[in-house]
Amino acid sequence: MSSFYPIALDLKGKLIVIIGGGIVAERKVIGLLESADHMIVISPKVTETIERLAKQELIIWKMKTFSPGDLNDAFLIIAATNDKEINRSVKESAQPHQLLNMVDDPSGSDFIFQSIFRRGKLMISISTSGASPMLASKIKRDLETLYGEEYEEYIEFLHESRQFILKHVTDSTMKKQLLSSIVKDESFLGHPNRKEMFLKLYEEIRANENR
Ligand SMILES: C[C@@]1(CC(=O)O)C2=NC(=C\c3[nH]c(c(CCC(=O)O)c3CC(=O)O)Cc3[nH]c(c(CC(=O)O)c3CCC(=O)O)/C=C3\N/C(=C\2)[C@@H](CCC(=O)O)[C@]3(C)CC(=O)O)/[C@H]1CCC(=O)O
Ligand SMILES: NC(=O)c1ccc[n+]([C@@H]2O[C@H](COP(=O)([O-])OP(=O)(O)OC[C@H]3O[C@@H](n4cnc5c(N)ncnc54)[C@H](O)[C@@H]3O)[C@@H](O)[C@H]2O)c1
Repeated sequence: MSSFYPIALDLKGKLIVIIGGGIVAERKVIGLLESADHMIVISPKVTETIERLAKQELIIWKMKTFSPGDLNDAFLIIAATNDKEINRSVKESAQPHQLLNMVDDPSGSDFIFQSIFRRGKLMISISTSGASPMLASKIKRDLETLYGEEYEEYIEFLHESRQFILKHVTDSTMKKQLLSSIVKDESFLGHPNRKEMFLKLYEEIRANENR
């Protein structure tokens, strides 16, 4: 059993403070850039990539060593230095409501990072609860072949069709039947005329209902 539970955070407009600017901090920053728009890196030295992202104003880099005031207003904090004592003092300076990740102490953290596989809106997070980050990374690569690029547009189609169903279908049995058909019937996955196929199915089911 693991006490870690995966959730999807909305990071829009929320401040993330990363203490340390090495390889591990860089990996966290790059992963977070997909979703976060307000990141500050606190570190006397940073990798070339972090420096470039700061120049591009995608993140802010403060060239300094850690002090407790750096955590003010942070929603999420990552202690990513190579110094256990400093990472520990970051934890001690954090407020109880701030979410903390320590890159060298999963069990002392509020949350741990997951390996994230994305195909547009489809997002699969993989965790080994800290047991083997490399296995998490391998499973992510395995998923790339299982869920190919076609899923990116397919999920857009599913999204649009679901919106249509929720707007136009009030009968709950018909709603369920339609929602499940577009997912279960694999011919929708790569079909160029799937929108027309869907509308035809909708008309058929509606005609049967009215009979
Ligand atoms: C998923 C990913 C996300 C990310 O980092 O963004 C991630 N680690 C990744 C890669 C990776 N990490 C490490 C290696 C070297 C090989 C190896 O040691 O296996 C590689 C491989 C590589 O570099 O490819 C070493 C390592 N990792 C941790 C420790 C400390 C410890 O365990 O105590 C040490 C030893 C440090 C040392 O030697 O001292 C700890 C954690 N790493 C986690 C996440 C969390 C648990 C995830 C899980 O298992 O579920 C957790 C607990 C905490 C956290 O960081 O939140 C990302 C894959 C990105 C992707 O491909 O998608
Ligand atoms: N969680 C993971 O995925 C993972 C993976 C590998 C290693 N680790 C752990 O992460 C640690 C960091 O690894 P790394 O490869 O990024 O190290 P690194 O040496 O590349 O980077 C350390 C960074 O911390 C900064 N730093 C040092 N003291 C500081 C201070 N007082 N205030 C602010 N910044 C300070 C340095 O300037 C540097 O930028 C390792 O020691 C290891 O324990 C974690």
